[in-house]
Amino acid sequence: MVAALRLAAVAWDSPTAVSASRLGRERASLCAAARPGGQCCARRGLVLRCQSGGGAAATAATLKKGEAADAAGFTVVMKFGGSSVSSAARMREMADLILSFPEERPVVVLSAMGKTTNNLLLAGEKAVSCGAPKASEINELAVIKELHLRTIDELGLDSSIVSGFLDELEQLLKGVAMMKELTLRTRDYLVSFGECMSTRIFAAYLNKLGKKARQYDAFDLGFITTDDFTNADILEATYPAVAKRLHGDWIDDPAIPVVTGFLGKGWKSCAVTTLGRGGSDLTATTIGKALGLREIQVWKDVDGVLTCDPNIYANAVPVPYLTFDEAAELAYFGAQVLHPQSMRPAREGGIPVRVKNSYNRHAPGTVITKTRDMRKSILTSIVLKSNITMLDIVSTRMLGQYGFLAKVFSIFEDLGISVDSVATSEVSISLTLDPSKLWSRELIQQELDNVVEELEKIAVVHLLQHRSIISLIGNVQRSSLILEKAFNVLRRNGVNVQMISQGASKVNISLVVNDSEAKQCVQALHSAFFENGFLSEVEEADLAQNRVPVLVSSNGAINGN
Ligand SMILES: Nc1ncnc2c1ncn2[C@@H]1O[C@H](COP(=O)(O)OP(=O)(O)O)[C@@H](O)[C@H]1O
Ligand SMILES: N[C@@H](CC(=O)OP(=O)(O)O)C(=O)O
Repeated sequence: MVAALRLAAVAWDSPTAVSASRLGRERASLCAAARPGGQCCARRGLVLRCQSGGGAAATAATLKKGEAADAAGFTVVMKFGGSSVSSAARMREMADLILSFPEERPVVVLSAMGKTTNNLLLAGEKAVSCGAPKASEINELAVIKELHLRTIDELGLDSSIVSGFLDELEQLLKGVAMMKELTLRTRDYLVSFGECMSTRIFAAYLNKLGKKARQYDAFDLGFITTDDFTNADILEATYPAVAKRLHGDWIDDPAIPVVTGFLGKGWKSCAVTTLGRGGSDLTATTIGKALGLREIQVWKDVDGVLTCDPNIYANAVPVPYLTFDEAAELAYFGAQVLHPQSMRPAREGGIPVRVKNSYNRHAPGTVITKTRDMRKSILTSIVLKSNITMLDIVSTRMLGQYGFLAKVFSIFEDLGISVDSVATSEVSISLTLDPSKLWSRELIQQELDNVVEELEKIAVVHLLQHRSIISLIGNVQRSSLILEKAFNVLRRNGVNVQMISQGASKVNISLVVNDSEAKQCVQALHSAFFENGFLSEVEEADLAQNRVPVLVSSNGAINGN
């Protein structure tokens, strides 16, 4: 038993488990799973079995909008987040919700149940230091087992649906405990258990209700990604592979597809990858584009995208319409409601995204499209990203010295550190560093020290921590008005803005303030822009000045009157 575990533990992290000669074949056959009726890859161990000879099957082009709906009957993607499938009761409601739209032919995408992903990550971290004999006793493992077995029981399903996964999960934690390390690759494999179980339970439940459903693991369905474990990018080959497989299976045997969100298969490693936290949104929009669907629905626990994070300010209200640019900027600058990359496939495919509340299905939600009527739009939403690091970099060379900016950015490139916002003059730069990119790695302080050490060769550097970026997502045509109002509010609240950044055609103005002042600033800005008749005041002023508004997209492109 111990010997078997040890062998498995080596195989989990050993790229050599895939023979060198197989690699070339794998590259050609990454989309093998796209074959209609193709068997699922074996899912034992970190390296997925890659089938050979399937490359040709993936050559079909991505379906044009509406094509799949005609051929295979799919009309929408319905993605349900962790809160929407957190218990048997919630799963029943979601099944009822799907069935209450009989005119829709959905592809269903699910996240892991409730807090399962967090629990899996915590269990993995504990396993690193608890010692192999204690791995079975990790509290989070017990919580995960209890939740899934109870859900199965309450839905009247057979426990064999998840028992194999729960056993394998325990073995995996024992392996981690023996190895005393949890690599990014193992972490992805570990968290994949969440989505693999939730989708199997839900598909079995739909079948029990008499609504034929078929479960898919995204890594077998054709989701091909980069090998950036924990933060993988979807590769182009995914679209035709996914379209071909879903379409082919539907033609052979129609059934509602229930797909694991968040997961993919690394194109070189053939191992399970994940798309970054909240990545099921990206799974949904990728399927929407691949199948050319009418709409992508992401069902959350809030009434759509709100004017700010409701956890920061309870007076936040839904934003009825957004453009892809606004939504992407909002997500990138920290609004947890959408995955930062998720708008890209929807924008490329021209497919509207609707953010809906699974607790309040009749609320209209937020519709995200390429353009929208911006005539009455000033500020759309306020986003807060806390605990960021800011760097003030002042050149030690003479004014007029060229190449300073290039040198600074090449240092960040060399060290693989991502920059969020930038404000520059000829001899100085202020910039903020992306905390999620930095904090997810281990050598945080050492990395910052390296940056400062390198930059100090050409500049005087001040490292400022515990800062927040407040992003004002709004109508670029009204940026002076937004700035005037925002600075008035901040001045009245005695807040000093330490950096400001706005791109020429961007929908976002970023302000950097101290962490300690940030929440209060968001609340004050929210009440000034959204709660005190500001929009009507501006409308009246516009009318008085006889200003004729034009119809523009949020990035300033004029679309007509
Ligand atoms: N601007 C915002 N609009 C709506 N929700 C937001 C916003 N900013 C942060 N959130 C948070 O995002 C949560 C929804 O996203 P998420 O937890 O990923 O949903 P799910 O797990 O259901 O996909 C909300 O419960 C809310 O707390
Ligand atoms: N379960 C994953 C993926 C995901 O998208 O989750 P959610 O839809 O609940 O944000 C996570 O927690 O990150």
